[in-house]
Amino acid sequence: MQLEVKGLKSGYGKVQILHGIDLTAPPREITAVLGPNGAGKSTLMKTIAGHLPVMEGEMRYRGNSLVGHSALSICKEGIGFVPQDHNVFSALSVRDNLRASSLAFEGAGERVAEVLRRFPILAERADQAASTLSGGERQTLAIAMALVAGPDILILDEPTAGLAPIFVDRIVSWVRELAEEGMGVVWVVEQNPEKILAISETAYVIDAGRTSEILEARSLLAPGRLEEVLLQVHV
Ligand SMILES: Nc1ncnc2c1ncn2[C@@H]1O[C@H](COP(=O)(O)OP(=O)(O)OP(=O)(O)O)[C@@H](O)[C@H]1O
Repeated sequence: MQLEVKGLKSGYGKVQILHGIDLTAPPREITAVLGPNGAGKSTLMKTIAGHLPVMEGEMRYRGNSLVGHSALSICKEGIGFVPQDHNVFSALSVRDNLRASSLAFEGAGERVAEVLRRFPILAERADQAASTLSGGERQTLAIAMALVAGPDILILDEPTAGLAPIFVDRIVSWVRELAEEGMGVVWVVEQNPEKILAISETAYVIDAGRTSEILEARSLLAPGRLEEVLLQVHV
């Protein structure tokens, strides 16, 4: 069951940012989303997750339209979202962040223990306030919080921004594991494109709020190809 977005338009209040996005995210695959700064990648992720209203177009999952659904209801449909910033409760402990994320979802309480097993670096810090975590640990917690709801599709808005290489590698390998287990992943890629494109199937290039290219992700690993595609988008 894939997530399908067609002709999606959205923005902030009256300011339209997305002018027609097409994107498909199948299960068991990592789908990369690339584009220049300000192209609308974060706006697209926020719209899919129900944080911004759809102005026009369609988003469908499991045969249902998600248009007009609240963020909570989209989460309950099986689409988890890890925003780029402000994605943990700093004052709460790691465990309480996970518990808080589980409250709205049936059976999610048991998943708190499950995600702590999956991420030993969080289990070791379960009673520590999230404000004391390193950038990589915090980002791991944000991903774990999304997993507590038991999503089938996980939307990651540039989860490796500014992280030390060891954490980039860990997050890449955890996300690959999740996809191998069946999850569909949409990954906004800005930094470390080589590492993420190497494990992705399809790459969507977004420019000025439109899907400008749909490519085989690994084709962008050829020398100079990624730069060429990203530079071409504004001509
Ligand atoms: N809350 C907001 N209100 C109004 N405009 C916004 C808001 N957030 C973002 N924008 C505008 O929407 C456009 C797209 O921003 P968005 O963050 O989606 O781009 P992006 O492709 O994710 O960029 P980046 O790579 O810089 O994160 C930008 O022009 C930005 O200024």
